[in-house]
Amino acid sequence: MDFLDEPPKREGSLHHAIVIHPDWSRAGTVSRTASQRLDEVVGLTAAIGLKVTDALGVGLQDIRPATYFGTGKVKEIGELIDNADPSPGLVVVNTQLTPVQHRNLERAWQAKVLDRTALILEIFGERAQTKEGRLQVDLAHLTYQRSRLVRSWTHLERQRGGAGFLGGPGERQIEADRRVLAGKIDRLKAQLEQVRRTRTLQRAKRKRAPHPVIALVGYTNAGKSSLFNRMTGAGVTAQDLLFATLDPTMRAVDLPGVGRAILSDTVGFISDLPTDLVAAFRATLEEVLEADILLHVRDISHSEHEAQRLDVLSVLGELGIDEDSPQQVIEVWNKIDLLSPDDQHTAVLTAAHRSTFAEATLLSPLVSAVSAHSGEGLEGLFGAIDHLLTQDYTLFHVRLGPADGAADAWLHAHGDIREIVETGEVGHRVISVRLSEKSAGQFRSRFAGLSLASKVDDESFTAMAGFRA
Ligand SMILES: Nc1nc2c(ncn2[C@@H]2O[C@H](COP(=O)(O)OP(=O)(O)OP(=O)(O)O)[C@@H](O)[C@H]2O)c(=O)[nH]1
Ligand SMILES: [Mg+2]
Repeated sequence: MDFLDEPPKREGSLHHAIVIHPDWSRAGTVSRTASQRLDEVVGLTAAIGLKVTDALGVGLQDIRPATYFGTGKVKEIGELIDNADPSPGLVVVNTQLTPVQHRNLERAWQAKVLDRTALILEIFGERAQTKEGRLQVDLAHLTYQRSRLVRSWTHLERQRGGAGFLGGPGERQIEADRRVLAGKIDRLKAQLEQVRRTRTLQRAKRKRAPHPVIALVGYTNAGKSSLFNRMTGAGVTAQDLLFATLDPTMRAVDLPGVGRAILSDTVGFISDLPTDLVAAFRATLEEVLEADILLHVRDISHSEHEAQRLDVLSVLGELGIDEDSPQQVIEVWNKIDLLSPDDQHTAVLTAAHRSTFAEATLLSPLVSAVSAHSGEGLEGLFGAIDHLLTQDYTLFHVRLGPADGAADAWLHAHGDIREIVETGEVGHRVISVRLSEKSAGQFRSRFAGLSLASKVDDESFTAMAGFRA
C-alpha cells in the first residue's frame, strides 16, 4: 500500500519528459483549444530545461478516481514511455492530480509524475532569487508535499543527484514524520511574516515620500520585464521563458511629464495557478495591492490573449483586487511589432477609442498599444500615466523673484511644470504649474509670501507677468 518505499524501477532520464494534456473539448466546456493548452504546458516544461520527447492531448470523458485516465489509456501511455528513446523519467500531466492518482500513475509508469501544480512549483523553485522568493516557494512546496506525501521531484534533486528540496535529505524527509513537515511549515510562515512586516515598513516609508507606485502585472511572458526595462533603463531579466521574473523588482524612475514614480515588476500569472501558490506569493504581490496604478501588460500578438486576460483578472481577484478597487488601471497592449501592419493599425485605433470612454478600472481600463522592443507607443503610455496621476491637479501660476530659488526647486520637485515665462525684470518669472490639492496646500504653508493663483485669465496673466498689453 505504501508506494513511498517503492522507487520507480525503470531508470528513465530525468532530463526527458513526456507531456500529456487531458482534453475535455468534446465535453464542450474548455475556453481554449487543446493544442494551445498543450503548447503552453510544453513551454512550461521546457522552462525548466527538460527535453520534451513526446507531447500529446488525451481525450477524456470522465475521471477515474484511482488513476485519472482509464486503464487502457494508462497502458497506452506506459507503452509510449517504454518505446521512447531515450526513456523519459518524467511524465507531465497538465491537470491537478489527487495524491492517490499521482502515486498510482507513478507506479504504473515507473516514472516521476508532475502535475500542473508540481510543474509550476518546479519553475518557481528554479527562478526564486531572493530570500523572500525562496521562502515563498519552499512554503508552497512543503504545503503541496504535505497534502500528498508523495516524493517530489525537484531540479535540485536532479542537479545534486539525490539532494531534495531545501537541500535537505529530500525524499527521506518527506517520508519522515508529518510533524517535522508541519514544524518546518510553521517556521517558514513565521519567517515570511517577518519579511512581510519589513515590507510593510518599507511601504510605509515610501508612502511618506510623495511618489506614486506603478505596478506591472500580467500573464507570464507578456513582456512586463521588457517594458520595465524600457521605462527605467534597468537591466532586469527579460527572457523568452515562462516565469523569468519571480521576485518583485522596484525602481524609482523619472517618467516624462509625471516626475518621480516607483515602478514595480512582478511575477507573471498563469491560468490554473493553484490557490496555495497565490497565497504563498501574497507577500510580494502586496506591492500590487498598494499600487496607485496597475499596468496590465498583455501580449496582444498571442492568439490566447483574451483568455490570458481573464486569467489575470481571476488571479487579481484572488488577491482581493476587483473592479471596485482604488487602483487605476491601464492595459498595455504589448508586442504590437509582431502584428501585421493592418492589425497594428487596428490595435492602435481600438486602444485610442477604448481610452476615450474608459474609467481606468479593471473592467474599463485606459488602453495603450506599445512595443516594449521598439519603444513604439511609449509616449502614449507615459501620457496615460501622466493623465491618471495628475487628473485632479489644478493649474496655478506663481510669480517668482531672484530670491525664490527654494520655491522654484520645490515646484519642480512636486509639480508638473507647464510653462516658465520670463518677465521683463532680471530674475523674475511666472511659472505655470499643475499641482495636486495637497501639494498646493503644502506650498501655501511653506512659502506664505508667494501667491498661488489659479484660473487666471489671459489678461491678468499678462499683468502678472508684467507685460504691457
Ligand atoms: N517582439 C516583441 N517581443 C517582446 C516584446 N516585449 C517582450 N518581448 C519578448 O517576450 C518575451 C518575454 O518577455 P519578458 O519581458 O521576460 O516577459 P515577462 O512578462 O516579464 O515574463 P515573466 O517574468 O516570465 O512573467 C521575451 O522574449 C521578450 O524579448 C515586444 O514588444 N515585442
Ligand atoms: Mg518578467
